[in-house]
Formats: sequence, structure tokens, C-alpha cells
Amino acid sequence: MEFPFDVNALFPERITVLDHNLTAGRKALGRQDPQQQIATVIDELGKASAKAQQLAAPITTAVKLQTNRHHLYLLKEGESNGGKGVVVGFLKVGYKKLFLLDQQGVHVETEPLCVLDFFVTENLQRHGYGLELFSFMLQHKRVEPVRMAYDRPSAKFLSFLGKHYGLKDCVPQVNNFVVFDGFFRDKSAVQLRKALPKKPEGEIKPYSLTEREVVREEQRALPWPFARPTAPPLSPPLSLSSPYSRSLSVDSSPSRGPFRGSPAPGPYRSQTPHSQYIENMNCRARRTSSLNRSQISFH
Ligand SMILES: CC(=O)SCCNC(=O)CCNC(=O)[C@H](O)C(C)(C)COP(=O)(O)OP(=O)(O)OC[C@H]1O[C@@H](n2cnc3c(N)ncnc32)[C@H](O)[C@@H]1OP(=O)(O)O
Repeated sequence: MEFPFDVNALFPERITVLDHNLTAGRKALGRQDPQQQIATVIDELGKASAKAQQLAAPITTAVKLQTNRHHLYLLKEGESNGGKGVVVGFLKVGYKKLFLLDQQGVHVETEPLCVLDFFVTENLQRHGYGLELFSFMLQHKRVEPVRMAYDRPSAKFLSFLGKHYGLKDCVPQVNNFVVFDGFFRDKSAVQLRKALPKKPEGEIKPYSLTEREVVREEQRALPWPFARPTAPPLSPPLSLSSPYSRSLSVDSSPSRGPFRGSPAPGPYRSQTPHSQYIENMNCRARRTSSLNRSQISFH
């Protein structure tokens, strides 16, 4: 991805770690206010990622990065574009409090590091850049991929995780986060992570909302005429007496039913490749009994 300004001056390192400060480590050469340009890069990457994932709105923006405790790893290729460099892609991670089902189907409160967004520009995919970003992040965060949770991974990302890290068998969940066999091996590593100081995004979102679902909620909250019209659901809405309505009441997104191995209703992201992939992976979500969150006991 090219920009009218000098990417190499803005990001001196090949991989830059950005946080809420939107600064690229050491001072960018001779720049008065590089923040605006960094914000432009993040916003453009966020838009391109949303487009690639068929999301209605970006889940990565400069403003969101400034208001959350996320880390964004940005990869550049310095030689391209007449020496000005190009931005190749990014990976965004952050800790989330999640209610997950372990292998026995018991709800566990966890706070794992989650992959929230991941994108390599279209023409550079399958050249190893994704792996370069991902392995840098693993070293920086000192975490194993199996200990992480994945916010509704796309089919490409699931294939990436299977190929590079052997992550194939996931533990069925009733929300849209994916975790793999081995995640619960040493519960103390993922469970009861020492709580960070209270901050808005660190709160437990109702039903462990994924970033994608939060975007959807934000879209809904916009007043007319700014709110996007929602397309009709692909299947009729479930009535209260539906056999699925019970599982919908537990830890799943209020805006979208838990993943059930078939295309779920909702216009916000094409479900089919992800669903088919998950289906192949035997990651069908478990249907659980009708419990309120207050009734769920944690172990
Ligand atoms: C939680 C989330 O962030 S979900 C969103 C993930 N992002 C997207 O789906 C956006 C579009 N896709 C991409 O940006 C990239 O393909 C990424 C980020 C998933 C992977 O980055 P890449 O640089 O392509 O990965 P890298 O070259 O290191 O590894 C290649 C492997 O990734 C997977 N992969 C990458 N592109 C594809 C593709 N078009 N189709 C299927 N698998 C793919 C494959 O396993 C591939 O191995 P293979 O070529 O032997 O089949």
C-alpha cells in the first residue's frame, strides 16, 4: 500500500509496534507531527482489511487504537515505491475477558491475548509476510499461538494457523471466538489473568462480543440517517419457541446467534467460507442450556 508521504521516514523499522500513543518508537526523521500520517496509514489499512473480510465498517481505526489497549504490528517493505517504502500489512492484538467453554463444556472466565484483526495487502498475500508479522508478535508478547483466542477468524486465517502452527482442532464455543486444543491445558495460564486497571474496553462486554460485533453495535447506535440499513436476514428470525433460542441466550452475540456450523444470518460479514472451514474442522458450537450469565458458575 503506497502513500504520498515517505513511509520509511515515518516507520524507520521494518516492523513497528503501535499502541494508543500512535508513535513509531524513536522519533521519525525530521517530522513535525507524524501522528496525522500514522493515523492515515492505520485508517487506510483498517478500511482495506474490512473490505477483504467483507465487514460493513473497519474494526481498526486510529481512533479505536488510541482508545484501547491494543497493540498493532505494522510491516513495511522499505525498498519499494522509489525508495519511499510501502506498507505491507498489519496485525492487531489485545487482551479480552471472554467466557469460553472448556473441553468438558464448562464455562471458564479467561483473559487471553486475542487476534483482533490481521491483514496483508492483496497482491502480497502468500509471500510469507503474514508469518513474519505473526512470529514477531509471538516473540514480542512471549505467547504461544495455542494460548491465544481468535476473533472470528476468516478461512484464510484458519488455513494460515493450520499450516504454520498446526492449529486445526478447535474447542467448540457458543460465541464467535475460536480457541484450539491445548488452550485449556494449563488453566492458570489463560484463566484469572491478573486484572489490568479498569478501562472501558477491558470490561466484560455482554456475551463476550467480538470486535466485529462491537462494530455492528456501534453502527446500530447511529441515529438515522447515519445508521446503515441492515439487509434482510438470510433465514427467518428464530422465534422464542425455536429449538435454537436456548443456545442464543448463553454467551453468544445478541446481534448474531452462536456459530452453528451453517451460514448465520446477518449482512456484516460473509459467513460462508469461515463457516465451511469451521465445519470441516469439526468446530461446531455446542448447544447449551438456557442459563443467564448470572447463573453460570466459573471454575
Ligand atoms: C481474527 C482475524 O483477524 S480474521 C481476518 C484475517 N484476515 C483476512 O482474512 C484478510 C485477507 N487475508 C490476508 O490478509 C492474509 O491472507 C493473511 C493475513 C490471513 C495471511 O497473510 P499471508 O501473508 O497471506 O500469509 P503467509 O504468506 O505468511 O502464509 C500463507 C498461508 O496463509 C494461508 N492463506 C493466505 N492466503 C490465502 C488464500 N488466499 N487462500 C487460502 N489460504 C490462504 C494459507 O495457509 C497459506 O499457505 P499456502 O499458500 O501454502 O496455502
